[in-house]
Amino acid sequence: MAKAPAFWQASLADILAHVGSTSDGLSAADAAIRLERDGPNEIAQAQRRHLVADLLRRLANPLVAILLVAATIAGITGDLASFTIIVLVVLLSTVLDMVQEHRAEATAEALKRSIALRATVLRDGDAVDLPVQEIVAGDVVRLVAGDLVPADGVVLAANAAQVNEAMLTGEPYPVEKRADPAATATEIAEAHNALFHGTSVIGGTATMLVVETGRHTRFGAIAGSLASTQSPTAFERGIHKLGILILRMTLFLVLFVLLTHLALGRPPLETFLFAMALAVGLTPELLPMIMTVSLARGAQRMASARVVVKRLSAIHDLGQMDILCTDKTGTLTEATIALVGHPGIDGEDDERVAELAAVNARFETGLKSPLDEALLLHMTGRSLEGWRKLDERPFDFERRRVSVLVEEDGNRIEVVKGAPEALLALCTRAQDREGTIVPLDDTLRSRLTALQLDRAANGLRLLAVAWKAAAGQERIESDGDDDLVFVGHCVFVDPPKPSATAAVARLEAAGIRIKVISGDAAPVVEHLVGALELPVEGVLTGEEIAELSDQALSARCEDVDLFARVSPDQKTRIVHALQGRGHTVGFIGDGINDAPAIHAADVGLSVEGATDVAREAADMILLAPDLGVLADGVAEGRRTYANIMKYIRMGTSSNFGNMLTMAVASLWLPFLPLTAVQVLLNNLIYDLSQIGIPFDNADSGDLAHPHGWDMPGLVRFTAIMGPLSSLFDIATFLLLMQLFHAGVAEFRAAWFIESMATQILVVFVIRTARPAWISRPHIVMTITALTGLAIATSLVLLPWAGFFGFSIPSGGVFAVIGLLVLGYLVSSEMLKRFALRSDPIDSHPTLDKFRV
Ligand SMILES: Nc1ncnc2c1ncn2[C@@H]1O[C@H](COP(=O)(O)OP(=O)(O)OP(=O)(O)O)[C@@H](O)[C@H]1O
Ligand SMILES: [Mg+2]
Repeated sequence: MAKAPAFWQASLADILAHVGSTSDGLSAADAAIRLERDGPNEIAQAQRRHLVADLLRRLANPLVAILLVAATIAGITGDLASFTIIVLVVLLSTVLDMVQEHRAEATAEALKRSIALRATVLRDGDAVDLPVQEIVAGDVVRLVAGDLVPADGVVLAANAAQVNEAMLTGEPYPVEKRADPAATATEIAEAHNALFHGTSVIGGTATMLVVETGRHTRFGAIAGSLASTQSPTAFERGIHKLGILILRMTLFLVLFVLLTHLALGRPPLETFLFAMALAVGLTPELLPMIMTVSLARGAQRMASARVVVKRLSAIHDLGQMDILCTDKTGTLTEATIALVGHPGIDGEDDERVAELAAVNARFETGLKSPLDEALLLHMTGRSLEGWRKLDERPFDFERRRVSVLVEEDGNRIEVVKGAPEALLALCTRAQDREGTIVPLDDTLRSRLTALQLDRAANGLRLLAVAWKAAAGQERIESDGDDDLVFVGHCVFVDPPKPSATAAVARLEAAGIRIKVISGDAAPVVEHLVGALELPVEGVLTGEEIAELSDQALSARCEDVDLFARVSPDQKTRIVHALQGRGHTVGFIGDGINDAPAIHAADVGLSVEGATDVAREAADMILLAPDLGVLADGVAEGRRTYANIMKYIRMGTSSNFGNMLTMAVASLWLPFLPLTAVQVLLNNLIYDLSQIGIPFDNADSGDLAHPHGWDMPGLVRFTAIMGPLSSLFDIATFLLLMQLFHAGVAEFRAAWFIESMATQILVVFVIRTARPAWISRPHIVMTITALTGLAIATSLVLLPWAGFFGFSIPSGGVFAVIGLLVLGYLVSSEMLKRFALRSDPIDSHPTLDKFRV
């Protein structure tokens, strides 16, 4: 079957006719009609489920299915009370789960929308800034370096447009885009006139005509499969393993109970229902909800600390992060760059140097750097009218320079500005103040190098300016960067950001090592960290890194905290090297050059004003370019972890212990310790009492260190706390049978209350490694737990007790249960120091201020 020709194969006239537009774009009115017709330009989010679909999906869960089967059997055999209660339990817990999760997801979505991408679109002939969702077929969009391509379309005009298409083609090197039709190109990779949604402009500029939007784009077609391949975090993998472990134990226990009871000749139906109820009781069915709600709440709190979370699970990684790599400009400096000098070759300021640099900055159409803006600001009021541009070679982070071919009074030259040491090496001659060209001999060269070192050592940033005669030339020759004439330096200040010192100190106190990774020269970076008094050691330059194998880099990167003059792919190499050593690495940056490293890091961070590419690659966006904000975020990440662990610890110790003893006790007792319905009620009320956990406070000890999934710790906890809870269950059991000679209904009522009270109240003990009475629980958690207990008590105490198969226990029984519960809580409090890892709790008093 012949494929339909791809859109980029047609002539421009045909494409324009096809989309019904012109190269001046659409009118706002026309665009509105098209938006209505085609829908917003977004890849429909797979995870946004319809409420009913969601409900059905949850009901299809095997656990719920078991319950529904059990209910049906109960119904058929005429046990109406069981039927009603089981159905109610299913509905209640499903709805509870669903509402909580939906609310959490909606919050997270709303936060994400606040950092949505925008694009420059021609409407009614004017360039306007619009959210990318409003782009329609026929729109004309202007793109510059650092932008993401917002839809599929063709190039109308381009200037040295370099596009990274790795997302679609896997090709890591950028491709150049031009306007002429690619009539024979059948593959995306050959379509040199086409731009695709999800790719990024990393150099030059382009104007595109939009042909396809939203799900009709190439990216839209594969986005579903991309989303699902996101690899789980270490924490999520740990949870998954735990889930499987619990599942196996549950299966084993259920089979054990079923077989032994049947062998003992117990009634099969009752036994089956009881075993099913135990299975439900053993499953930590609230875990997904607790995780989502904890993360969403974490995201919400981080948003109020001015950090927007794009990928929720990155919160785990943030709590676990032990190394933070940061770029220099904007995070450690104010990024208010000003030109403070423009010395010629004699070391005195020379206007010609500033003018040539500004000409270069003025005509450069690629990525405008703050250095360019400072140069143009310096020239305000002075005209560059006489200059005409013919061609340019835009900035890239490997060459670290910009060339423009310009003409003034019929005199054509190529003006180059860029990183000083590299540019000086390309110069063979120099030009003095009078315009005379002199040889660049060793004395002059060493004088210029000395000037570079001197300024850099004072923390000043430098660019060198040079030119080359280009009479009769129309284009810049791509390999013509030699034999340049040196004219001078431009000197800039970018003041250190004083708040960075405190922020770095806070991060270091929280167990996070800071590493500075910059494209700037080593002396500049060293001066800056000196001025900020940052606790960093060692320097490695890009040149040195290029010589190192991955293995050698891995050995060096541990002790070195400063990396200077590194290229974008070296930034990524450093991140990988650190990850290879078992670190959880964060990377914060704002430029195109940072995007690959942001993507590679465990926690990719960017700032609000960063280029689209960097923001897209990031997991979190700081609304203020300030590391202090991040320190708050780290605390949130760790709190989220701490609260999820509370739920897991509760489940693996008390809840599990209760169900286990019940299974075992059922073999000795002449009757079931609880009916199936009572087990389910017990489980439902326990679940209810837990929904406040995501709100809980975390101790400063929980926030002081990075921590990840700790399976041995969990096993140790369970090995200590599980038997303890069983011990008290057995005591209850013995006392009820031997001392009180309790009847069936009274026994069940007493056991129910004892098991509920121990399960629910122990949260106040194990929520903290400190003495329970010192660490204050959050009010929401306190209320949900106590409400759960109150409901449980009301079931056995109030007149409807009989309906649930209970009879009201005697005062003596109540008193004994009270004592047992108290004894259990006190011994848990005493034993927990062995069960919970004893972190140095008060060694970081500064962290206390993160508590809420
Ligand atoms: N517009 C420009 N024109 C010429 N040279 C430039 C320009 N922008 C940057 N350079 C050169 O490229 C080098 C690397 O760029 P830049 O400093 O932006 O990298 P970076 O890794 O983002 O650094 P930082 O850590 O400061 O954010 C600069 O030090 C400078 O020498
Ligand atoms: Mg930068």
